[in-house]
Amino acid sequence: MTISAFPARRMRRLRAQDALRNMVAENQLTVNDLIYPVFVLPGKNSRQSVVSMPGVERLSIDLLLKETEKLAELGIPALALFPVTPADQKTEGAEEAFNANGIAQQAMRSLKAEFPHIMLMSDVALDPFTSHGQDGLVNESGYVENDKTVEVLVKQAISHADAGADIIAPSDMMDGRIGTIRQALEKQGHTNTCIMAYSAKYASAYYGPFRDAVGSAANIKGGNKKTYQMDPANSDEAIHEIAMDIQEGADMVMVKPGMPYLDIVRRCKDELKVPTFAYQVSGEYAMHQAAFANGWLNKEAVILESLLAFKRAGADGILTYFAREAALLLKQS
Ligand SMILES: NCC(=O)CCC(=O)O
Ligand SMILES: [Mg+2]
Repeated sequence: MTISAFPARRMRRLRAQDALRNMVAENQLTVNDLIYPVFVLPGKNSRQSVVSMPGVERLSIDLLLKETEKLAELGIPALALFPVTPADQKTEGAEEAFNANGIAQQAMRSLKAEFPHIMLMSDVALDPFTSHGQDGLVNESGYVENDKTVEVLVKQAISHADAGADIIAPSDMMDGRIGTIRQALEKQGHTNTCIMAYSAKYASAYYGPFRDAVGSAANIKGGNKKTYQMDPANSDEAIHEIAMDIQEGADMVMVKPGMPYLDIVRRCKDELKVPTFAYQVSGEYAMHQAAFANGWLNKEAVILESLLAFKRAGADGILTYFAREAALLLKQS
């Protein structure tokens, strides 16, 4: 790098006017970068707000279809669907996860029929469907059994692909699930169904509001997910996880949570050079909203800055509960 000295170089020269700043901007956030997570309720004409996620609503499919019309107008390219399963449908074996007429599967069929160009990302994990709130099947001592869980995840993934999912997104962190799911998709003729692996998903305390939103907080009680999700202390391990998922057939990978883990996003991009996504999770959303509500942070500016930070770290796209608002702000700017 050639570095000329002051005053030959005044760093402020390129910052002196808007057009120039825009011209030399190294990164840009656009609506194409945004994936919008949505919570789907059973029934009709049903709308519930999520107390710990101000501005986020759980919607029944009919209302989600209306909402999606607006999202399509804003140019949002993809939705990530999270079903809210009634308590009486949760079981030890999570059978509802692969019910062809489950809430997620129904939502995918309806959305695909009306909005074929909006990509649908489906969450593959068992926690919305288990009576104990863990992402997999547990044995007598409460340990989440890897290989038995993968068998159920495969059924869930195939049911999502059959229902029209464009991107299967396993968020469970079982070992070997990407390869097994990929093989099953190929066998069933879903050769162009993509996999976005939640490869580096940390056992994070930032997921609290999400568990309220899908109603799994009560099920998991005081438990945790540390025997399958990653230790926040680790970074090399994330690269290992991501490399394995790529080798098993992941088309895209994800780091989660987002802002506290941007170092992992950057390492992933630098070292593995694969399509990399990050999830600005519910806790990140909630703390931003709390500060906005108190007037401590400027909402519009901080939303866009927080998302641009992901791009700067190397993310190709971001899952964010701010997607709708960010798309609107980007359209206005
Ligand atoms: N599998 C999806 C999530 O766990 C989301 C977590 C969050 O938004 O906190
Ligand atoms: Mg893994």
